[in-house]
Amino acid sequence: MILDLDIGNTLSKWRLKDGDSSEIRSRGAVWTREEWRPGADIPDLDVVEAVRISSVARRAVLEETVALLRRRVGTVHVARSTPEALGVANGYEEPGKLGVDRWMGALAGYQLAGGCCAVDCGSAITVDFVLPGGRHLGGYILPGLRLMKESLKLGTRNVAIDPDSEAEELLEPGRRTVEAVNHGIYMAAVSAVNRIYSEVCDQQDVALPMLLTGGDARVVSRGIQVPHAVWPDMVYGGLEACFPLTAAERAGRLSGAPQVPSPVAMEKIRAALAFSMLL
Ligand SMILES: Nc1ncnc2c1ncn2[C@@H]1O[C@H](COP(=O)(O)OP(=O)(O)O)[C@@H](O)[C@H]1O
Ligand SMILES: CC(C)(COP(=O)(O)O)[C@@H](O)C(=O)NCCC(=O)O
Ligand SMILES: [K+]
Repeated sequence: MILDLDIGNTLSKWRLKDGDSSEIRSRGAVWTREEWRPGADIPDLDVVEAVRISSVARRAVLEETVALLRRRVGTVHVARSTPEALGVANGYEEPGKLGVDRWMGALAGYQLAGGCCAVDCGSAITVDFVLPGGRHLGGYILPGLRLMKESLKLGTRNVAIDPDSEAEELLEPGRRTVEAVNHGIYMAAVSAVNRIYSEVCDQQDVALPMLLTGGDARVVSRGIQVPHAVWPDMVYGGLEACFPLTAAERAGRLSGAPQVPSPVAMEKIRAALAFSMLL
């Protein structure tokens, strides 16, 4: 079995993948701040032959995790942000400073779709762009839905946005504090992503397919106007591409990859941008 780990600022996600069939056998998540303890939702290490890790948590968390795993598992791969990988040139002035989850998402997106806009809706919402030739432009970081809500300190943080909510409802004026806050942060997130996408496609003169991942991807997806696909395993896809272990991975097939969305025509993106600025 292969253990894939995606350690974010909020949740440490894991999945067990069968090395022979490439099927995903189980998944789980634990709070990143909490120690792994028996009884928690953690994988059975006895069946694991190799581990692949993407981590943006504090260095100590990664170091402890790697030390624990090295005692139990033969192969441990830790992903790093590099100046170049798999045909993508990292756009950061200091490539190593790009969050490795963003780098994994950008690499997976490029492998699947060629040029793309990769959006990760987690603790932070990140929006990264890779052009069709493989040039990563850099991106945008904004607070995620939960962080925005917590920063308001209005005592509404325990009432999360229902991931099944309809965008039309979330975009209406709220008539209670919880509603006003939820609708406000939702509006902030989806307008930012819509605007960023149109601006960058306009600047670069290319309509890119958009891919969404992260804990809030489903609900954010409902407020995104352009064609896009949700790919919950996008960060894992980067791990598969960087450290291929199964036959399917070596053949370039990424688990759970969605159908690549066809972007709308550039003229439509420009018209939407002009409209949003009332030009
Ligand atoms: N069951 C859940 N438990 C925790 N967070 C959830 C859950 N469902 C959705 N979320 C949202 O997902 C975010 C965490 O998403 P995730 O992509 O795992 O973040 P990170 O990678 O930063 O740890 C939370 O901040 C919250 O807004
Ligand atoms: C921007 C992030 C905090 C997002 O992390 P997440 O929301 O997935 O937990 C992470 O990618 C990170 O720590 N990046 C380093 C800074 C940068 O990418 O510029
Ligand atoms: K994120």
